[in-house]
Amino acid sequence: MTRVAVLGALGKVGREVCRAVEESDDLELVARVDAGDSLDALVESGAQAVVDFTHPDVVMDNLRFCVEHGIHAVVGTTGFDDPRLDTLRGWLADAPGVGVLIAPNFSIGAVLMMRFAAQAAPFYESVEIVELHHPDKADAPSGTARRTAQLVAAARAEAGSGPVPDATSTGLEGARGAEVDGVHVHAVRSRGLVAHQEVLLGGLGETLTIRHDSMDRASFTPGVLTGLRAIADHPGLTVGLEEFLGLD
Ligand SMILES: NC(=O)C1=CN([C@@H]2O[C@H](COP(=O)(O)OP(=O)(O)OC[C@H]3O[C@@H](n4cnc5c(N)ncnc54)[C@H](OP(=O)(O)O)[C@@H]3O)[C@@H](O)[C@H]2O)C=CC1
Ligand SMILES: O=C(O)C1=N[C@H](C(=O)O)C[C@H](O)C1
Repeated sequence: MTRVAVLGALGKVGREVCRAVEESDDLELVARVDAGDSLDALVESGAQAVVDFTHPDVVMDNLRFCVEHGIHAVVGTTGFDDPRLDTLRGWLADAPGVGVLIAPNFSIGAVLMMRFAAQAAPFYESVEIVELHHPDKADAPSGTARRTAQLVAAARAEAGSGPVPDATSTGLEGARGAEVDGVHVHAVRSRGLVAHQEVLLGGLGETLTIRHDSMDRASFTPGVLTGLRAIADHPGLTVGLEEFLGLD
């Protein structure tokens, strides 16, 4: 049994993760930690691995504590840019044996959507990303959309694709969305939504739309459990659940 603590245990995803860990046969939930609770509970409970679904403003402090105390971490919280990842790598260099998984999206379908989009990208002249989420989300665009744009841009660069065509020379600020590595990303926020994304690819006389929908936050829990079961065997920093799914 791996002893697991959940940070953000009272949150929308944290609650689902606690339930999934409790229902599993090989993981034991030893601590539920939320805002205002001391991180000492992680050590006192003997947690071997932590799951973090908190907030971009606090996740780095949580991770520093975990790494310093030799606790593995499986992280869904968003807000990881290159400087943050470099900081994490620095901490992990001083803690051999500790593993941290940062996954922009733990849903299997979302991981496949990102993979399929990157595969398709070199075949199309145009690509744009539309992500749609609940209005309580702090960050825009979503971590998933940023990651998708990076993967698509890398695939296009490797294939020698040029910039996407766009004749826009005048318009309202924001009308063309945000640009991530040259890929336009649009963020929609609406009550009733959970987490959704479309990747729109366009070529001569055709479009291809790759869409993923998380209708329930339970969609994230199988991926989190996969991460928990694999993390002790993957010391250092891993970015993306796909690294643990055996995708080629
Ligand atoms: N990678 C993935 O697959 C997914 C990632 N996410 C990401 O996970 C994060 C959380 O999402 P969601 O569950 O919807 O958010 P919620 O706001 O519902 O939950 C976050 C919880 O963390 C608590 N919290 C805040 N600060 C701390 C702290 N220092 N220590 C412990 N707990 C704390 C919050 O308390 P309080 O409300 O009192 O501040 C809240 O209970 C977001 O960054 C989101 O984008 C979400 C879904 C999937
Ligand atoms: O805040 C959310 O809800 C989600 N956050 C992650 C993201 O920013 O990509 C994953 C998923 O989209 C749900």
